[in-house]
Amino acid sequence: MRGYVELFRLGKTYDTHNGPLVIVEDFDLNLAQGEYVSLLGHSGCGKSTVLTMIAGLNSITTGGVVIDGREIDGPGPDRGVVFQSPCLMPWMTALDNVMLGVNQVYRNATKRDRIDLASYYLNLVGLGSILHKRAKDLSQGMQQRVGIARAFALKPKMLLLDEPFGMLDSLTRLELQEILLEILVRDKVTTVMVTHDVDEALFMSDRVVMMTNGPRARVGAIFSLPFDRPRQRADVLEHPEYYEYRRKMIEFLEGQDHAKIKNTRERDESKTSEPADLSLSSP
Ligand SMILES: Nc1ncnc2c1ncn2[C@@H]1O[C@H](COP(=O)(O)OP(=O)(O)OP(=O)(O)O)[C@@H](O)[C@H]1O
Repeated sequence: MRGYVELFRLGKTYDTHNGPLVIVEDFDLNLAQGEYVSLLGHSGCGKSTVLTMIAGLNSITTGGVVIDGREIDGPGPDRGVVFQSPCLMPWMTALDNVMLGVNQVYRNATKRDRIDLASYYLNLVGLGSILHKRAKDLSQGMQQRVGIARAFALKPKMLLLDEPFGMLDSLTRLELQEILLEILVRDKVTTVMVTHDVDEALFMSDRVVMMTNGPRARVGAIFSLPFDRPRQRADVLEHPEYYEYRRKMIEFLEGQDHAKIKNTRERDESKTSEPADLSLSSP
């Protein structure tokens, strides 16, 4: 199946002081237009590495990424990125922070139209009344809302989210998840989100991609979720299959844990046996 977004045999090798280290290898995934896919896996397995390669912010070692028929080569306005922390210009207002990107991408639009576009998305994320407040005076949750508005205002084909709610308190996190889903359904943006949170992945996604532990991480399992859209949190939580999917995902992660412990033990045993072998073979 060809997808609107295709990741084909995507791989990343970092140069380390111990030599090249293959973090991600043969990562294959197709996404339909408007689909929401989460990447779930243990810390350090390579989720952000995959996401930043799609964003064009991290060079691709092998394979490639095709979006809407074109292979990517670096970052572009067709992909909006939201990180855990939005990195706003602290001295600029919420509106001006969003305008920075809008001015770049919509150079030919009138100033009025550009302001309207930025204000529209700031309104959608609930910041209509503080457009002119400086970023440094906003709470972390408000700053993250500005980051989300900034990404949507460029009308990207794809949205790439790297633990976008990771630094927020739980109430703000739940509220922003819902706001984000509402805008995504409205704008039909194809989305990849990195998360550690099984419940967040279940609530937000159409499919959840489980990554194996690195090095040489790849797609380990894919869960296609049966929850309708638009979706309400209560309906998802009450869905008869919710806890079965949740259990299977946790089981997958625990399976990766056991594999890791087994590999580490085998490596340690072979390390401790080395001196004995050497002493046996020494003259
Ligand atoms: N520039 C780099 N050079 C060398 N190794 C790197 C580099 N960037 C990341 N790594 C290593 O690659 C591995 C994967 O990192 P990555 O941040 O993609 O994992 P992750 O699954 O997103 O982790 P987390 O869930 O903790 O954010 C880690 O072991 C990390 O130390």
